[in-house]
Amino acid sequence: MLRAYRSSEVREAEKPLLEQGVPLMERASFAVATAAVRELRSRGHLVTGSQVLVLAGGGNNGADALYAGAYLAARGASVEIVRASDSVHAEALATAKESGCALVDSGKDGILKAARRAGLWIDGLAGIGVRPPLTEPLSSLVTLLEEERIAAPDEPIVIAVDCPTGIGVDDGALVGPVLTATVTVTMGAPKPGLIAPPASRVCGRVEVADIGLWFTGEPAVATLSGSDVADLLRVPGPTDHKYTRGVVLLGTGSDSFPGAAVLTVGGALGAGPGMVRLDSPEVAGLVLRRYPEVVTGLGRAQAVVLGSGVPATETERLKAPLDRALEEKYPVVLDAGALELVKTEYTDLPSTVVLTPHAGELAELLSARGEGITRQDVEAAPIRAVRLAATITGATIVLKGASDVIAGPDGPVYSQPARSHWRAVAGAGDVYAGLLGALLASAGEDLARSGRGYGKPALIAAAASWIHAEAAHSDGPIRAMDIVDGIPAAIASALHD
Ligand SMILES: NC(=O)C1=CN([C@@H]2O[C@H](COP(=O)(O)OP(=O)(O)OC[C@H]3O[C@@H](n4cnc5c(N)ncnc54)[C@H](OP(=O)(O)O)[C@@H]3O)[C@@H](O)[C@H]2O)[C@@H](O)CC1
Ligand SMILES: [K+]
Repeated sequence: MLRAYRSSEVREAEKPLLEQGVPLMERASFAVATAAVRELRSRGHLVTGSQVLVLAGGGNNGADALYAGAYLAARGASVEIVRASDSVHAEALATAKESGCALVDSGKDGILKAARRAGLWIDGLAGIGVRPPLTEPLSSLVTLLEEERIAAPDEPIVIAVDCPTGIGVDDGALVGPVLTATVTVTMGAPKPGLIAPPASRVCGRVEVADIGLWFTGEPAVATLSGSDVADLLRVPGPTDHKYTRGVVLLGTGSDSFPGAAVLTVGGALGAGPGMVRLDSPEVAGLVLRRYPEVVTGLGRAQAVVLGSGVPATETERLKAPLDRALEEKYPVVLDAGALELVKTEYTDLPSTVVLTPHAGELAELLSARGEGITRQDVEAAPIRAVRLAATITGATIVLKGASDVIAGPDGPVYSQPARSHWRAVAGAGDVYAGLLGALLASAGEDLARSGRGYGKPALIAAAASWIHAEAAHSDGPIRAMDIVDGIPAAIASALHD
Protein backbone atom coordinates (compact mmCIF):
# COMPACT_ATOMS: atom_id res chain seq x y z
CA MET A 1 0.00 0.00 0.00
CA LEU A 2 1.23 3.46 -0.86
CA ARG A 3 0.56 5.70 2.11
CA ALA A 4 0.58 9.47 1.66
CA TYR A 5 0.83 11.95 4.52
CA ARG A 6 -0.02 15.64 4.62
CA SER A 7 2.60 18.40 5.01
CA SER A 8 1.65 18.94 8.66
CA GLU A 9 2.16 15.22 9.38
CA VAL A 10 5.52 15.29 7.60
CA ARG A 11 6.59 18.27 9.69
CA GLU A 12 5.51 16.45 12.87
CA ALA A 13 7.57 13.45 11.82
CA GLU A 14 10.65 15.55 11.09
CA LYS A 15 10.49 17.52 14.36
CA PRO A 16 12.04 15.00 16.77
CA LEU A 17 14.75 14.15 14.26
CA LEU A 18 15.68 17.78 13.73
CA GLU A 19 15.80 18.25 17.50
CA GLN A 20 18.28 15.37 17.66
CA GLY A 21 20.35 17.04 14.96
CA VAL A 22 19.69 14.39 12.29
CA PRO A 23 20.91 15.90 8.99
CA LEU A 24 17.62 15.60 7.10
CA MET A 25 18.49 18.16 4.48
CA GLU A 26 21.77 16.42 3.72
CA ARG A 27 19.92 13.13 3.24
CA ALA A 28 17.23 14.80 1.13
CA SER A 29 19.67 16.56 -1.17
CA PHE A 30 21.81 13.44 -1.51
CA ALA A 31 18.71 11.49 -2.62
CA VAL A 32 17.97 14.17 -5.22
CA ALA A 33 21.56 14.16 -6.51
CA THR A 34 21.55 10.35 -6.69
CA ALA A 35 18.32 10.39 -8.70
CA ALA A 36 19.85 12.99 -11.04
CA VAL A 37 22.95 10.85 -11.60
CA ARG A 38 20.81 7.80 -12.29
CA GLU A 39 18.56 9.65 -14.76
CA LEU A 40 21.57 11.02 -16.65
CA ARG A 41 23.26 7.61 -16.75
CA SER A 42 20.10 5.80 -17.84
CA ARG A 43 20.07 8.06 -20.91
CA GLY A 44 23.69 7.31 -21.66
CA HIS A 45 25.12 10.61 -20.35
CA LEU A 46 28.17 11.05 -18.16
CA VAL A 47 27.73 13.25 -15.10
CA THR A 48 30.97 15.01 -15.93
CA GLY A 49 30.18 17.68 -18.47
CA SER A 50 26.38 17.40 -18.13
CA GLN A 51 24.59 20.73 -17.94
CA VAL A 52 22.33 20.99 -14.90
CA LEU A 53 19.98 23.81 -13.93
CA VAL A 54 19.11 24.29 -10.27
CA LEU A 55 15.87 26.19 -9.69
CA ALA A 56 16.13 27.51 -6.16
CA GLY A 57 13.20 29.06 -4.31
CA GLY A 58 13.32 30.89 -1.01
CA GLY A 59 12.60 27.94 1.31
CA ASN A 60 14.19 24.68 2.37
CA ASN A 61 13.02 23.12 -0.89
CA GLY A 62 15.41 25.49 -2.64
CA ALA A 63 18.13 24.55 -0.15
CA ASP A 64 17.67 20.85 -0.99
CA ALA A 65 18.09 21.68 -4.67
CA LEU A 66 21.18 23.82 -4.05
CA TYR A 67 22.94 21.12 -2.00
CA ALA A 68 22.04 18.57 -4.71
CA GLY A 69 23.57 20.97 -7.24
CA ALA A 70 26.71 21.15 -5.10
CA TYR A 71 27.04 17.33 -5.16
CA LEU A 72 26.62 17.25 -8.93
CA ALA A 73 29.14 20.07 -9.45
CA ALA A 74 31.61 18.16 -7.28
CA ARG A 75 31.04 15.15 -9.59
CA GLY A 76 31.99 17.28 -12.59
CA ALA A 77 28.63 18.51 -13.82
CA SER A 78 28.33 22.06 -15.07
CA VAL A 79 25.68 23.50 -12.75
CA GLU A 80 23.87 26.82 -13.09
CA ILE A 81 21.49 28.30 -10.53
CA VAL A 82 18.33 30.31 -11.05
CA ARG A 83 17.81 32.22 -7.85
CA ALA A 84 14.03 32.63 -7.63
CA SER A 85 13.86 34.60 -4.39
CA ASP A 86 15.87 37.22 -2.55
CA SER A 87 15.81 35.02 0.54
CA VAL A 88 17.43 31.87 -0.85
CA HIS A 89 19.03 29.67 1.89
CA ALA A 90 22.36 31.47 2.37
CA GLU A 91 24.43 28.51 3.55
CA ALA A 92 23.19 26.24 0.75
CA LEU A 93 23.89 28.94 -1.84
CA ALA A 94 27.41 29.49 -0.49
CA THR A 95 28.09 25.72 -0.55
CA ALA A 96 26.81 25.47 -4.12
CA LYS A 97 29.00 28.38 -5.23
CA GLU A 98 32.06 26.93 -3.48
CA SER A 99 31.45 23.66 -5.35
CA GLY A 100 31.57 25.50 -8.65
CA CYS A 101 27.89 26.24 -9.38
CA ALA A 102 27.28 29.55 -11.17
CA LEU A 103 24.37 31.99 -10.77
CA VAL A 104 22.57 32.86 -13.99
CA ASP A 105 21.29 36.29 -14.92
CA SER A 106 17.82 36.36 -13.38
CA GLY A 107 16.21 38.20 -16.32
CA LYS A 108 13.85 36.26 -18.63
CA ASP A 109 16.47 35.89 -21.38
CA GLY A 110 19.13 34.70 -18.97
CA ILE A 111 16.81 32.09 -17.48
CA LEU A 112 15.66 30.84 -20.88
CA LYS A 113 19.22 30.52 -22.20
CA ALA A 114 20.28 28.59 -19.11
CA ALA A 115 17.16 26.39 -19.34
CA ARG A 116 17.99 25.58 -22.98
CA ARG A 117 21.59 24.74 -22.13
CA ALA A 118 20.62 22.27 -19.42
CA GLY A 119 19.50 18.70 -20.08
CA LEU A 120 18.47 18.26 -16.45
CA TRP A 121 16.56 20.68 -14.23
CA ILE A 122 16.26 20.36 -10.47
CA ASP A 123 13.00 21.92 -9.33
CA GLY A 124 13.52 23.33 -5.86
CA LEU A 125 11.22 26.32 -6.35
CA ALA A 126 8.67 25.26 -3.77
CA GLY A 127 7.84 22.22 -1.68
CA ILE A 128 5.47 21.47 1.16
CA GLY A 129 5.59 25.07 2.38
CA VAL A 130 3.52 26.37 -0.52
CA ARG A 131 -0.22 26.38 -1.21
CA PRO A 132 -1.35 26.99 -4.79
CA PRO A 133 -2.05 29.07 -6.70
CA LEU A 134 1.50 30.36 -6.85
CA THR A 135 1.89 34.09 -6.40
CA GLU A 136 4.25 36.36 -8.34
CA PRO A 137 7.09 36.27 -9.20
CA LEU A 138 7.09 32.46 -8.83
CA SER A 139 3.90 32.08 -10.88
CA SER A 140 5.41 33.72 -14.01
CA LEU A 141 8.69 31.87 -13.61
CA VAL A 142 6.92 28.49 -13.44
CA THR A 143 4.77 29.38 -16.47
CA LEU A 144 7.89 30.37 -18.43
CA LEU A 145 9.75 27.18 -17.51
CA GLU A 146 6.78 24.88 -18.21
CA GLU A 147 6.28 26.46 -21.65
CA GLU A 148 9.98 26.06 -22.36
CA ARG A 149 9.91 22.44 -21.17
CA ILE A 150 7.04 21.61 -23.52
CA ALA A 151 8.54 23.48 -26.49
CA ALA A 152 12.12 22.21 -26.09
CA PRO A 153 13.22 19.98 -28.99
CA ASP A 154 14.96 17.72 -26.45
CA GLU A 155 12.68 17.67 -23.45
CA PRO A 156 14.76 18.21 -20.30
CA ILE A 157 14.73 15.73 -17.43
CA VAL A 158 12.96 17.53 -14.58
CA ILE A 159 13.65 16.25 -11.09
CA ALA A 160 11.13 17.70 -8.65
CA VAL A 161 12.40 18.04 -5.11
CA ASP A 162 9.68 16.70 -2.78
CA CYS A 163 6.88 17.70 -5.19
CA PRO A 164 6.45 19.46 -8.53
CA THR A 165 6.21 23.19 -7.82
CA GLY A 166 2.63 24.45 -7.93
CA ILE A 167 0.65 21.28 -7.10
CA GLY A 168 -1.83 21.06 -4.24
CA VAL A 169 0.48 19.01 -2.06
CA ASP A 170 -2.20 18.02 0.45
CA ASP A 171 -5.26 17.68 -1.78
CA GLY A 172 -3.99 16.85 -5.25
CA ALA A 173 -5.59 19.99 -6.69
CA LEU A 174 -4.21 21.71 -9.79
CA VAL A 175 -4.95 25.42 -9.70
CA GLY A 176 -2.55 27.72 -11.52
CA PRO A 177 0.81 26.99 -13.12
CA VAL A 178 2.87 23.88 -12.30
CA LEU A 179 6.24 22.58 -13.44
CA THR A 180 5.75 19.01 -14.69
CA ALA A 181 8.33 16.51 -13.44
CA THR A 182 9.98 13.48 -14.99
CA VAL A 183 10.81 12.14 -11.53
CA THR A 184 9.67 13.37 -8.14
CA VAL A 185 11.99 12.58 -5.25
CA THR A 186 9.79 12.93 -2.20
CA MET A 187 11.06 13.02 1.36
CA GLY A 188 10.01 10.40 3.89
CA ALA A 189 6.62 9.52 2.40
CA PRO A 190 4.51 10.49 -0.59
CA LYS A 191 2.25 13.48 -0.09
CA PRO A 192 -1.43 13.20 -1.13
CA GLY A 193 -0.89 15.25 -4.31
CA LEU A 194 1.72 12.77 -5.54
CA ILE A 195 -0.73 9.88 -5.65
CA ALA A 196 -4.09 11.60 -6.14
CA PRO A 197 -5.42 13.15 -9.34
CA PRO A 198 -5.11 15.49 -11.06
CA ALA A 199 -1.77 16.53 -9.48
CA SER A 200 -0.42 12.96 -9.66
CA ARG A 201 -0.39 13.34 -13.46
CA VAL A 202 2.39 15.95 -13.36
CA CYS A 203 4.67 14.10 -10.91
CA GLY A 204 6.29 11.63 -13.30
CA ARG A 205 7.76 8.64 -11.50
CA VAL A 206 7.55 9.11 -7.73
CA GLU A 207 10.51 7.94 -5.65
CA VAL A 208 10.37 8.03 -1.89
CA ALA A 209 13.68 9.03 -0.27
CA ASP A 210 14.08 7.29 3.06
CA ILE A 211 15.50 10.13 5.13
CA GLY A 212 14.60 8.51 8.46
CA LEU A 213 11.05 9.83 8.95
CA TRP A 214 8.65 7.47 10.69
CA PHE A 215 4.87 7.51 10.33
CA THR A 216 2.47 5.60 12.54
CA GLY A 217 -0.89 7.27 11.95
CA GLU A 218 -3.50 6.58 9.33
CA PRO A 219 -2.47 7.97 5.93
CA ALA A 220 -4.47 10.83 4.42
CA VAL A 221 -4.51 9.12 1.02
CA ALA A 222 -3.61 5.56 0.12
CA THR A 223 -3.29 3.42 -3.00
CA LEU A 224 -3.84 -0.33 -2.69
CA SER A 225 -1.55 -2.83 -4.34
CA GLY A 226 -2.39 -6.36 -5.43
CA SER A 227 -1.32 -7.87 -2.11
CA ASP A 228 -3.59 -5.45 -0.20
CA VAL A 229 -6.44 -6.59 -2.42
CA ALA A 230 -5.57 -10.23 -1.73
CA ASP A 231 -5.86 -9.54 2.01
CA LEU A 232 -9.41 -8.26 1.50
CA LEU A 233 -10.62 -11.05 -0.74
CA ARG A 234 -12.60 -13.82 0.86
CA VAL A 235 -11.23 -17.04 -0.61
CA PRO A 236 -13.76 -19.89 -0.27
CA GLY A 237 -12.90 -22.81 1.99
CA PRO A 238 -14.19 -26.39 2.23
CA THR A 239 -17.17 -25.45 4.43
CA ASP A 240 -18.40 -22.70 2.13
CA HIS A 241 -21.49 -22.98 -0.02
CA LYS A 242 -23.26 -20.51 -2.30
CA TYR A 243 -25.01 -18.68 0.54
CA THR A 244 -21.93 -18.27 2.75
CA ARG A 245 -19.97 -16.94 -0.21
CA GLY A 246 -22.41 -14.08 -0.67
CA VAL A 247 -25.45 -13.38 -2.79
CA VAL A 248 -25.66 -10.12 -4.70
CA LEU A 249 -28.96 -8.74 -5.94
CA LEU A 250 -28.95 -6.47 -8.98
CA GLY A 251 -31.66 -3.99 -9.90
CA THR A 252 -29.96 -2.89 -13.10
CA GLY A 253 -30.81 -2.49 -16.79
CA SER A 254 -34.03 -1.34 -18.41
CA ASP A 255 -35.78 -1.35 -21.78
CA SER A 256 -33.77 1.77 -22.65
CA PHE A 257 -30.41 0.32 -21.50
CA PRO A 258 -30.71 -3.49 -21.49
CA GLY A 259 -26.94 -4.01 -21.92
CA ALA A 260 -26.25 -2.50 -18.51
CA ALA A 261 -27.86 -5.54 -16.89
CA VAL A 262 -25.58 -7.88 -18.85
CA LEU A 263 -22.52 -5.85 -17.88
CA THR A 264 -23.36 -5.56 -14.18
CA VAL A 265 -24.17 -9.27 -13.99
CA GLY A 266 -20.91 -10.05 -15.82
CA GLY A 267 -18.94 -7.81 -13.45
CA ALA A 268 -20.55 -9.45 -10.43
CA LEU A 269 -20.08 -13.03 -11.65
CA GLY A 270 -16.43 -12.33 -12.42
CA ALA A 271 -15.75 -11.67 -8.75
CA GLY A 272 -17.02 -15.11 -7.77
CA PRO A 273 -20.03 -14.55 -5.50
CA GLY A 274 -22.13 -17.54 -4.41
CA MET A 275 -25.05 -16.32 -6.48
CA VAL A 276 -26.26 -13.39 -8.56
CA ARG A 277 -29.95 -12.47 -8.43
CA LEU A 278 -31.46 -10.10 -10.98
CA ASP A 279 -34.59 -8.10 -10.22
CA SER A 280 -35.19 -6.53 -13.64
CA PRO A 281 -37.92 -8.54 -15.39
CA GLU A 282 -37.75 -6.54 -18.64
CA VAL A 283 -34.16 -7.63 -19.31
CA ALA A 284 -34.11 -11.04 -17.58
CA GLY A 285 -34.41 -12.98 -20.87
CA LEU A 286 -31.45 -11.18 -22.40
CA VAL A 287 -29.29 -11.75 -19.32
CA LEU A 288 -30.25 -15.44 -18.99
CA ARG A 289 -29.24 -16.12 -22.59
CA ARG A 290 -25.74 -14.97 -21.73
CA TYR A 291 -25.59 -16.07 -18.08
CA PRO A 292 -27.90 -19.04 -17.31
CA GLU A 293 -26.63 -19.25 -13.70
CA VAL A 294 -28.40 -16.00 -12.79
CA VAL A 295 -31.46 -16.36 -10.55
CA THR A 296 -34.23 -13.92 -11.41
CA GLY A 297 -36.56 -12.14 -9.01
CA LEU A 298 -36.20 -10.81 -5.49
CA GLY A 299 -34.74 -12.89 -2.68
CA ARG A 300 -32.26 -12.91 0.15
CA ALA A 301 -28.98 -11.13 -0.56
CA GLN A 302 -25.93 -9.77 1.27
CA ALA A 303 -25.51 -6.77 -1.05
CA VAL A 304 -27.55 -4.89 -3.63
CA VAL A 305 -26.58 -2.97 -6.76
CA LEU A 306 -29.16 -0.50 -8.06
CA GLY A 307 -29.42 1.95 -10.91
CA SER A 308 -26.93 1.05 -13.67
CA GLY A 309 -28.84 1.47 -16.93
CA VAL A 310 -31.97 2.66 -15.11
CA PRO A 311 -33.13 6.08 -16.34
CA ALA A 312 -33.55 8.74 -13.64
CA THR A 313 -37.29 8.73 -14.45
CA GLU A 314 -37.66 5.04 -13.55
CA THR A 315 -36.15 4.99 -10.08
CA GLU A 316 -39.42 4.27 -8.28
CA ARG A 317 -38.87 0.52 -8.64
CA LEU A 318 -35.48 0.78 -6.91
CA LYS A 319 -36.97 2.02 -3.65
CA ALA A 320 -38.28 -1.31 -2.32
CA PRO A 321 -34.93 -3.15 -2.56
CA LEU A 322 -33.12 -0.06 -1.25
CA ASP A 323 -35.45 0.25 1.75
CA ARG A 324 -35.00 -3.41 2.54
CA ALA A 325 -31.20 -3.18 2.36
CA LEU A 326 -31.17 -0.12 4.60
CA GLU A 327 -33.46 -1.81 7.08
CA GLU A 328 -31.41 -5.00 7.18
CA LYS A 329 -28.17 -2.98 7.10
CA TYR A 330 -26.44 -4.71 4.26
CA PRO A 331 -24.35 -2.86 1.71
CA VAL A 332 -25.77 -1.14 -1.34
CA VAL A 333 -24.22 0.25 -4.50
CA LEU A 334 -26.17 3.15 -6.00
CA ASP A 335 -25.08 3.79 -9.57
CA ALA A 336 -26.21 6.00 -12.46
CA GLY A 337 -30.01 6.54 -12.28
CA ALA A 338 -30.16 5.53 -8.61
CA LEU A 339 -28.05 8.58 -7.71
CA GLU A 340 -31.20 10.57 -8.39
CA LEU A 341 -32.70 9.15 -5.20
CA VAL A 342 -29.88 10.63 -3.10
CA LYS A 343 -30.57 14.15 -4.39
CA THR A 344 -33.93 14.48 -2.71
CA GLU A 345 -35.21 11.50 -0.74
CA TYR A 346 -32.43 9.38 0.71
CA THR A 347 -30.42 12.21 2.21
CA ASP A 348 -28.90 10.58 5.27
CA LEU A 349 -27.24 7.29 4.44
CA PRO A 350 -24.87 4.91 6.23
CA SER A 351 -21.36 4.47 4.84
CA THR A 352 -22.33 0.93 3.79
CA VAL A 353 -24.14 2.63 0.91
CA VAL A 354 -21.63 3.27 -1.88
CA LEU A 355 -22.37 5.89 -4.54
CA THR A 356 -20.49 5.51 -7.82
CA PRO A 357 -20.77 8.79 -9.77
CA HIS A 358 -18.50 10.10 -12.49
CA ALA A 359 -17.42 13.76 -12.24
CA GLY A 360 -20.54 15.18 -13.90
CA GLU A 361 -22.89 13.11 -11.74
CA LEU A 362 -21.01 14.08 -8.58
CA ALA A 363 -21.24 17.78 -9.47
CA GLU A 364 -24.99 17.38 -10.08
CA LEU A 365 -25.46 15.56 -6.79
CA LEU A 366 -23.54 18.18 -4.83
CA SER A 367 -25.37 21.02 -6.57
CA ALA A 368 -28.73 19.40 -5.80
CA ARG A 369 -27.64 19.27 -2.17
CA GLY A 370 -26.90 22.99 -2.07
CA GLU A 371 -23.19 23.12 -3.02
CA GLY A 372 -22.52 25.26 -6.10
CA ILE A 373 -20.00 22.88 -7.65
CA THR A 374 -19.34 22.30 -11.34
CA ARG A 375 -17.85 19.33 -13.10
CA GLN A 376 -14.65 21.39 -13.58
CA ASP A 377 -14.46 21.97 -9.81
CA VAL A 378 -14.76 18.23 -9.20
CA GLU A 379 -12.06 17.49 -11.76
CA ALA A 380 -9.68 20.16 -10.41
CA ALA A 381 -9.94 18.95 -6.80
CA PRO A 382 -11.50 15.46 -6.65
CA ILE A 383 -10.44 14.67 -3.08
CA ARG A 384 -12.25 17.74 -1.79
CA ALA A 385 -15.41 16.95 -3.79
CA VAL A 386 -15.48 13.30 -2.74
CA ARG A 387 -14.96 14.06 0.93
CA LEU A 388 -17.63 16.78 0.81
CA ALA A 389 -20.13 14.40 -0.80
CA ALA A 390 -19.37 11.71 1.80
CA THR A 391 -19.86 14.20 4.63
CA ILE A 392 -23.12 15.53 3.21
CA THR A 393 -24.68 12.16 2.35
CA GLY A 394 -23.05 9.93 4.98
CA ALA A 395 -22.35 7.44 2.17
CA THR A 396 -19.09 6.13 0.72
CA ILE A 397 -18.27 7.79 -2.60
CA VAL A 398 -16.43 6.31 -5.56
CA LEU A 399 -15.62 9.04 -8.07
CA LYS A 400 -14.91 7.12 -11.27
CA GLY A 401 -12.24 8.48 -13.58
CA ALA A 402 -8.76 7.82 -14.93
CA SER A 403 -7.93 7.38 -11.24
CA ASP A 404 -10.85 6.37 -9.05
CA VAL A 405 -11.03 8.53 -5.90
CA ILE A 406 -12.83 6.88 -3.02
CA ALA A 407 -13.76 8.07 0.46
CA GLY A 408 -16.22 7.59 3.24
CA PRO A 409 -17.11 10.27 5.78
CA ASP A 410 -13.96 9.29 7.70
CA GLY A 411 -10.86 7.16 7.17
CA PRO A 412 -8.35 7.60 4.36
CA VAL A 413 -9.11 8.62 0.81
CA TYR A 414 -8.09 5.95 -1.72
CA SER A 415 -6.74 6.85 -5.12
CA GLN A 416 -6.60 3.93 -7.54
CA PRO A 417 -5.11 4.71 -10.96
CA ALA A 418 -6.09 3.13 -14.26
CA ARG A 419 -3.47 0.83 -15.74
CA SER A 420 -4.56 1.77 -19.22
CA HIS A 421 -6.71 4.63 -20.44
CA TRP A 422 -8.32 2.35 -23.02
CA ARG A 423 -10.75 1.44 -20.25
CA ALA A 424 -12.61 4.75 -20.64
CA VAL A 425 -15.47 3.16 -22.62
CA ALA A 426 -19.24 2.95 -22.31
CA GLY A 427 -20.25 0.20 -19.91
CA ALA A 428 -17.01 0.16 -17.89
CA GLY A 429 -18.88 1.78 -14.98
CA ASP A 430 -21.64 -0.87 -15.12
CA VAL A 431 -19.00 -3.59 -14.86
CA TYR A 432 -17.53 -1.77 -11.85
CA ALA A 433 -20.89 -1.54 -10.08
CA GLY A 434 -21.51 -5.29 -10.44
CA LEU A 435 -17.98 -6.18 -9.38
CA LEU A 436 -18.19 -3.94 -6.31
CA GLY A 437 -21.58 -5.41 -5.39
CA ALA A 438 -20.15 -8.93 -5.46
CA LEU A 439 -17.17 -7.96 -3.29
CA LEU A 440 -19.47 -6.20 -0.81
CA ALA A 441 -21.73 -9.27 -0.74
CA SER A 442 -18.85 -11.49 0.30
CA ALA A 443 -18.11 -9.05 3.13
CA GLY A 444 -21.78 -8.21 3.67
CA GLU A 445 -22.41 -9.86 7.03
CA ASP A 446 -19.25 -8.34 8.53
CA LEU A 447 -20.14 -4.89 7.21
CA ALA A 448 -23.67 -5.17 8.62
CA ARG A 449 -22.31 -6.14 12.02
CA SER A 450 -19.91 -3.19 12.15
CA GLY A 451 -22.78 -0.71 11.72
CA ARG A 452 -21.59 2.21 9.64
CA GLY A 453 -18.68 0.22 8.36
CA TYR A 454 -15.74 2.22 9.78
CA GLY A 455 -14.13 2.86 6.46
CA LYS A 456 -14.36 -0.74 5.31
CA PRO A 457 -16.72 -0.09 2.37
CA ALA A 458 -14.18 2.45 1.07
CA LEU A 459 -11.44 -0.15 1.34
CA ILE A 460 -13.53 -2.73 -0.52
CA ALA A 461 -14.41 -0.15 -3.17
CA ALA A 462 -10.68 0.57 -3.57
CA ALA A 463 -10.08 -3.16 -4.01
CA ALA A 464 -12.81 -3.23 -6.69
CA SER A 465 -11.04 -0.32 -8.41
CA TRP A 466 -7.72 -2.18 -8.36
CA ILE A 467 -9.35 -5.31 -9.83
CA HIS A 468 -11.21 -3.26 -12.46
CA ALA A 469 -8.01 -1.43 -13.48
CA GLU A 470 -6.13 -4.71 -13.71
CA ALA A 471 -8.94 -6.37 -15.70
CA ALA A 472 -8.96 -3.41 -18.11
CA HIS A 473 -5.18 -3.41 -18.56
CA SER A 474 -4.57 -3.38 -22.27
CA ASP A 475 -2.18 -2.09 -24.90
CA GLY A 476 -5.00 -1.49 -27.34
CA PRO A 477 -8.74 -0.86 -27.64
CA ILE A 478 -11.05 -2.81 -25.36
CA ARG A 479 -14.80 -3.11 -24.85
CA ALA A 480 -16.61 -3.25 -21.53
CA MET A 481 -17.14 -7.00 -22.00
CA ASP A 482 -13.36 -7.42 -22.21
CA ILE A 483 -13.16 -5.95 -18.70
CA VAL A 484 -15.76 -8.51 -17.55
CA ASP A 485 -13.66 -11.28 -19.08
CA GLY A 486 -10.50 -9.93 -17.41
CA ILE A 487 -11.84 -9.95 -13.84
CA PRO A 488 -11.13 -13.58 -12.84
CA ALA A 489 -7.51 -13.32 -14.02
CA ALA A 490 -7.12 -9.95 -12.25
CA ILE A 491 -8.31 -11.52 -9.00
CA ALA A 492 -6.01 -14.50 -9.49
CA SER A 493 -3.08 -12.12 -10.07
CA ALA A 494 -3.86 -10.29 -6.79
CA LEU A 495 -3.94 -13.62 -4.95
CA HIS A 496 -0.56 -14.56 -6.39
CA ASP A 497 0.97 -11.10 -5.77
N1 LIG B 1 9.83 17.95 5.91
C1 LIG B 1 11.00 17.32 5.96
O1 LIG B 1 11.17 16.35 6.62
C2 LIG B 1 12.11 17.86 5.21
C3 LIG B 1 11.91 18.94 4.34
N2 LIG B 1 12.85 19.35 3.54
C4 LIG B 1 12.54 20.29 2.48
O2 LIG B 1 11.91 21.46 2.96
C5 LIG B 1 10.79 21.78 2.15
C6 LIG B 1 9.87 22.66 2.88
O3 LIG B 1 10.54 23.84 3.08
P1 LIG B 1 9.85 25.18 3.58
O4 LIG B 1 9.01 24.91 4.73
O5 LIG B 1 10.92 26.16 3.80
O6 LIG B 1 8.90 25.60 2.40
P2 LIG B 1 9.13 25.63 0.80
O7 LIG B 1 8.30 24.56 0.22
O8 LIG B 1 10.55 25.65 0.44
O9 LIG B 1 8.44 27.00 0.36
C7 LIG B 1 8.77 28.21 0.99
C8 LIG B 1 8.93 29.26 -0.08
O10 LIG B 1 7.77 29.36 -0.88
C9 LIG B 1 7.34 30.71 -1.00
N3 LIG B 1 5.87 30.69 -1.08
C10 LIG B 1 4.98 30.33 -0.14
N4 LIG B 1 3.73 30.31 -0.62
C11 LIG B 1 3.82 30.71 -1.92
C12 LIG B 1 2.87 30.89 -2.97
N5 LIG B 1 1.55 30.66 -2.82
N6 LIG B 1 3.33 31.29 -4.17
C13 LIG B 1 4.64 31.53 -4.37
N7 LIG B 1 5.59 31.34 -3.41
C14 LIG B 1 5.19 30.95 -2.20
C15 LIG B 1 7.90 31.43 0.20
O11 LIG B 1 8.20 32.70 -0.19
P3 LIG B 1 8.07 33.92 0.84
O12 LIG B 1 6.63 33.92 1.25
O13 LIG B 1 9.01 33.59 1.94
O14 LIG B 1 8.48 35.05 0.00
C16 LIG B 1 9.16 30.61 0.51
O15 LIG B 1 10.24 31.15 -0.20
C17 LIG B 1 10.28 20.42 1.76
O16 LIG B 1 9.42 20.45 0.68
C18 LIG B 1 11.59 19.67 1.48
O17 LIG B 1 12.04 19.95 0.17
C19 LIG B 1 14.17 18.70 3.58
O18 LIG B 1 15.16 19.61 3.39
C20 LIG B 1 14.48 18.02 4.88
C21 LIG B 1 13.42 17.19 5.38
K1 LIG C 1 9.73 21.47 -5.89
